[in-house]
Amino acid sequence: MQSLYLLPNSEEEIIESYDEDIIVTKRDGTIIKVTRKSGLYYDLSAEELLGQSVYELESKGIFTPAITPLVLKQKKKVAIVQIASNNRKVLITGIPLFNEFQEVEFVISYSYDVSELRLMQEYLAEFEDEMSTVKEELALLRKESLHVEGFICESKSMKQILKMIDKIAPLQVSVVLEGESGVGKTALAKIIHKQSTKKAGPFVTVDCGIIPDALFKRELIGGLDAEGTKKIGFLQMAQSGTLYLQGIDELSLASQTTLLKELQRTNGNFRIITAAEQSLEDLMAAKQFREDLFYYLHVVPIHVLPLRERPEDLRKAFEIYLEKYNGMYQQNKKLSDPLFHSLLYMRWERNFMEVKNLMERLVVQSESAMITEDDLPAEYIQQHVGIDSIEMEGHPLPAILEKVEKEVLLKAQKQYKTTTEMADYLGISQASVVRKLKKYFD
Ligand SMILES: Nc1ncnc2c1ncn2[C@@H]1O[C@H](COP(=O)(O)OP(=O)(O)OP(=O)(O)O)[C@@H](O)[C@H]1O
Repeated sequence: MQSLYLLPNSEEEIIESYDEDIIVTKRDGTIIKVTRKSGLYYDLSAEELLGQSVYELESKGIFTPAITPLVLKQKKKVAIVQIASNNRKVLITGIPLFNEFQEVEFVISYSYDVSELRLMQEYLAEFEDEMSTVKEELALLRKESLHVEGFICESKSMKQILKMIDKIAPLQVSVVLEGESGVGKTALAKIIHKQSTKKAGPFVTVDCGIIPDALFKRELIGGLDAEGTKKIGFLQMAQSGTLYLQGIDELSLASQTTLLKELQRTNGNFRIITAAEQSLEDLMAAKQFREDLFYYLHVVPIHVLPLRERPEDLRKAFEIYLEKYNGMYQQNKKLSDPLFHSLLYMRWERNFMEVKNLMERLVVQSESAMITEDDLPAEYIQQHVGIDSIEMEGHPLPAILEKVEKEVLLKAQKQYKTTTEMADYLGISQASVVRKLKKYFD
C-alpha cells in the first residue's frame, strides 16, 4: 500500500487555500486543521471545531458517527454517510496518513452534502428519461421520413437503377441523381442511405436552391443565428450519415466555392448524394458549375428518366394512386379505357407528384363511379406529346429526327405490350425495335 505523509506545515491552523470541507485529526482524535467550510454541515464555525475531540463530538451527537476511529481501526480509506443538522446526509471520506513506522499519524477527511447529490441524481434520472423519450421519438421520425411508400419499379430503366444502387450503396462513393422534378430522386437517395453502412446515422437534406449566398456558409458549418442562438451546421449534423444536397444545380458559383472549401476542410464522415434537374455536365460546359466541385461530387451519376418515358411505371402509378385515394375517400372509382389511354400520353412535367395530385382530384371531383375524359381538369384537355413538344430551335435535323423516333417508339411502347406487336405496328423488324429501344432507353 502507498502511504501518505502529512506535509510539514502542521503549525497552520486553517487550510486557507481549500474551498472544500476538509478536516485533519491527530490519532488521539483531536482536530488540528480545518478549512473555512468545516463545521458548516453541523452549524458550527471552523474555529469552533479546531482543537475539539471527534470522540466528544460523537458523544454529543454532532458527528454521527465520527470517521477518525473507523480509519484508525481499518488503516485504509473509509467512506460513510453522516446525518448532519437539518437531517442532511453528508458523505465523508477519511484517509489515513502514516508515519515512518507505518502507524496512522493523522486522518484527513473531506465531505460532500449528499442531499445536493441526491437532487442532482434525481435531475439526471429525469433528464435521462426525457432523453430516452426524445431518442425514441427521433428514431421514429427518422424511420417515417425515410419511408418511401410503395416504390414503383416496373420499368427496365428503374430496375437497372436499383441494380446499380445495390452495387454502390455499401460503398461510400458520392452519387449524383439527375432528372426532372418528381421523378423520384429523393426517394432513391433514401433507398441508397437505407442500404448503406451509414443507415443507422442521420439523413440530412439541404435544399441548396433556397439558401441565400450570405447564409450558406453558416448553414453548412453552423454559427449564431439572427437571435444569437448557436446553431449546428449541416456538415456536423450529417456526421456518420448521409448528406443529401438537393437542387445543387441551383447553387450560385459563390456558394459552390463555399461548399467545396468546407467539404474539403471538414472532410466529414458522411456519404454525399446530390440531386439536380439540369445536367451538371452541361452546366460545367457552360461555366455555371465549378469543374473541381463537379469531379468531387460526380463519382456515380444516375440519370432518372421522366415518367412519360417509363410507361410501365406510369401505368402502375395510376393503379396505385387510384387505389390509395379510393381507400382514403371511401370510393370505388375506376378510370375509363379512353381516359387511361390519354393519361398515358400526357407530359407529366412534375412526374409522380403530378400523377398523385391528378388521381386525388379525379377521385374527389368526378361525379360517377367511372371516371372519364370529361372529368379531366381544363389544363389536361388536349394535352398531347407531339411534334410541338419537340424542341427544334438550334438543333440539326438528325437530332430532331432522333427525338421524333424516340417519341414514336414511346407511343408504340405505351400501346403494345411486346416488341413483336410494336414491330408489327411500326412496320419494322422485331430486332430493329429491340435495338432502337436499347439505344433510346437503356
Ligand atoms: N418509384 C416510385 N414509386 C412510388 N412513388 C414514388 C416513386 N418515385 C417517387 N415517388 C414519390 O413521388 C414523390 C416525388 O418524389 P421525389 O421527392 O423523390 O422526387 P424528386 O425527383 O426528388 O423531386 P424534386 O426534384 O422536386 O425534389 C414522392 O412522394 C415520392 O415518394
